[in-house]
Amino acid sequence: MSVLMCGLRPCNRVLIRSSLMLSGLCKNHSSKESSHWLSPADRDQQVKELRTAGWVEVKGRDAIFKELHFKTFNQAFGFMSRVALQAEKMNHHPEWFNVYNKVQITLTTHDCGGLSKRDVKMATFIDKIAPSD
Ligand SMILES: C[C@H](O)[C@H](O)[C@H]1CNC2=NC(N)=NC(=O)C2=N1
Repeated sequence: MSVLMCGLRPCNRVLIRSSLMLSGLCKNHSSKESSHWLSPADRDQQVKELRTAGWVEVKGRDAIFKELHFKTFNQAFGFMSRVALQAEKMNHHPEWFNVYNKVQITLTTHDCGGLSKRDVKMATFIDKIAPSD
């Protein structure tokens, strides 16, 4: 779905995501998880706060990105293990890339075609356990 939304203005993204929700294409739509959807106003507010915390919006897709640096590979991998356990708990898995002491993370919700409350929750968890240097 993110491919479909590449290059679209935010208002058009909202239209497509709204129809995804209504059509039930967002897999969580019919469960209590359907509240993962972020209203445009909530999204603006959340993204503003995440930007302050060092997250950036990804060009061409509805996702956020952060690069983290650690002192050693061990510390980077320890961090990734903690995020992995949280991801399993939430059934919400980051897209990420690691070389030595560097971890690049992209968060988006494929099931909903873009940013959702789950991404905000995961980003907040990451910021809580990441080094603050
Ligand atoms: C089938 C499975 O529950 C889904 O594909 C889950 C798994 N993990 C996920 N992780 C993320 N980041 N986004 C999703 O939409 C997602 N969906």
